[in-house]
Amino acid sequence: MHDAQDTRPTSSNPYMSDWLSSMQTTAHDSALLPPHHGDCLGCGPANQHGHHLRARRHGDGVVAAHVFDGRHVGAPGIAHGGAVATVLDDLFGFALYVVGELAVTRKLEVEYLAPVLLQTEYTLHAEMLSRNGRKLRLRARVEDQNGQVVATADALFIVVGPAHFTSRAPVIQARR
Ligand SMILES: CCCCCCCC/C=C\CCCCCCCC(=O)SCCNC(=O)CCNC(=O)[C@H](O)C(C)(C)COP(=O)(O)OP(=O)(O)OC[C@H]1O[C@@H](n2cnc3c(N)ncnc32)[C@H](O)[C@@H]1OP(=O)(O)O
Repeated sequence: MHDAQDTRPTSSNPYMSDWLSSMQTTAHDSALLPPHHGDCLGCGPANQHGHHLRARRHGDGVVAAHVFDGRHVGAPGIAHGGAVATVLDDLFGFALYVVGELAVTRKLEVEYLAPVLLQTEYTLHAEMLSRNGRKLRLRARVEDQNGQVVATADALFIVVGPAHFTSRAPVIQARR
């Protein structure tokens, strides 16, 4: 049983209400998109362990310039594959602003085509390829400064309703 149609009010939980309101973004082209929330591992400015990803709308997709640093090291000098996957997953989260749906990752497949180097700027792109009911197919790529694609990701996101998040809100609040 899914909760995509659940529109129960969230006003009993101010933190969740504020957060869900912030998702109602209709960004114009090139607009910097808001972080999912302050503590988000991918983009939250308050998360000291996070990636602080900043993404902009670009046509029907999103684009970001990103640098991995020493906190994300796997093999010496190379970003950990899990760190790259985290950033790509979060980039898909930004693409949802353009799609205009609340959705969560059901499946994420990353291809690591070449090492992603630390302290090196990459350009990341993501867009939705297709939609079938609640199923959103999204694709992303990571390019180096020469335009070489060093990683790609394909994802299946499933549209959910606010209740998907509100029913777990106490856990989020307890950490703040
Ligand atoms: C104006 C509004 C603007 C809004 C903008 C919003 C932006 C921000 C939005 C959100 C912020 C979040 C921040 C982003 C961060 C990055 C993303 C993350 O890290 S998300 C966290 C990690 N993911 C989870 O925690 C999910 C855990 N999984 C679940 O909770 C459930 O599995 C869920 C809700 C995803 C689906 O569960 P079910 O029970 O509702 O649905 P079932 O029936 O299992 O699957 C739905 C459909 O998908 C198909 N399906 C499932 N798996 C499939 C697969 N592997 N391949 C193909 N189809 C598959 C099924 O066959 C079904 O299809 P059929 O509807 O019947 O046609």
